[in-house]
Amino acid sequence: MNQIARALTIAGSDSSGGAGIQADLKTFQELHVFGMSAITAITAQNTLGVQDVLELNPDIVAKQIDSIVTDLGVDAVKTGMLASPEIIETVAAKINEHHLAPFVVDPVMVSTSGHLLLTGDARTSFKKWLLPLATVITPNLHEAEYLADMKITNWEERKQAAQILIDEGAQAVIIKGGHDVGEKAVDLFYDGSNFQSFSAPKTDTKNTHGTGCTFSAAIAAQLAKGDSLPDAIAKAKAFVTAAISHPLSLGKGNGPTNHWAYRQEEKK
Ligand SMILES: Nc1ncnc2c1ncn2[C@@H]1O[C@H](COP(=O)(O)OP(=O)(O)OP(=O)(O)O)[C@@H](O)[C@H]1O
Ligand SMILES: Cc1ncc(COP(=O)(O)O)c(N)n1
Repeated sequence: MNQIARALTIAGSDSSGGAGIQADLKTFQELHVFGMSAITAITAQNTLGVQDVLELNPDIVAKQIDSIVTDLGVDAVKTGMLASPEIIETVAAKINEHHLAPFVVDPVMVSTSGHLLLTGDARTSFKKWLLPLATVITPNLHEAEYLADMKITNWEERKQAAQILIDEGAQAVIIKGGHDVGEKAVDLFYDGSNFQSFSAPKTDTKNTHGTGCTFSAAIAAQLAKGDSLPDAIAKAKAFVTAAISHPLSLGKGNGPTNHWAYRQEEKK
């Protein structure tokens, strides 16, 4: 048994530190997990939007994963912004080759500010390469609609979309409700047998940049430490809820969440 759990994020760099690799590593650190990264793209980004994207060559993405796996080892992995179908295919090949698991897939496609973070036919690439490998996939409502190819207007349709994603090969799915109306932020979990909802009070804030990255990174961190999937999700939900409800108010647009908040709440 290793002394410390190790988690790997394969994602894009967010220069503003609120989402992407930066949010993932901050989350790993706060949850006492050793964080490592394979960067897929560099974004010039702030709270107002994404100013530019430089997609990296799939070869250097593969080499980063090889370097980490062949030396330090990985207890859990998550993906975020994968930028292109070629990078998706490369990452899937490496996950397979190195038998990397548990594997959390955050199907990042568009930034909060509306910028496209994935080129090409995302639906086909995700279904072909990533869903069959996923321990859990964490779409928001828009991503679930897109991947399941259906409209989600109520709880029943959310369940149907979850079933479609399981039928496509994911072991489990959590459809996040951050973009839903209502007093609560309710996420629907389904593992092919049981549905479970994870709910927390909704904070009225525009500072939600990186909530999805933070949530999926927290799930990966807890899985790296050996939690069951429902336990990992419950802890991740508490972590992201604390991060959203203790604002930092940085930047002029959609600001980042507060990764220290969970630690501060734990001390109370
Ligand atoms: N205003 C809020 N108050 C409380 N919880 C929230 C709020 N917004 C989102 N959440 C929670 O944060 C997590 C991430 O959900 P969300 O739907 O925002 O994902 P996302 O759209 O992928 O995030 P991102 O903004 O990074 O793209 C979920 O657990 C969701 O319920
Ligand atoms: C590098 C990178 N990865 C992910 C997101 C999604 O986060 P959000 O939807 O909050 O903008 C992002 N903006 N940038």
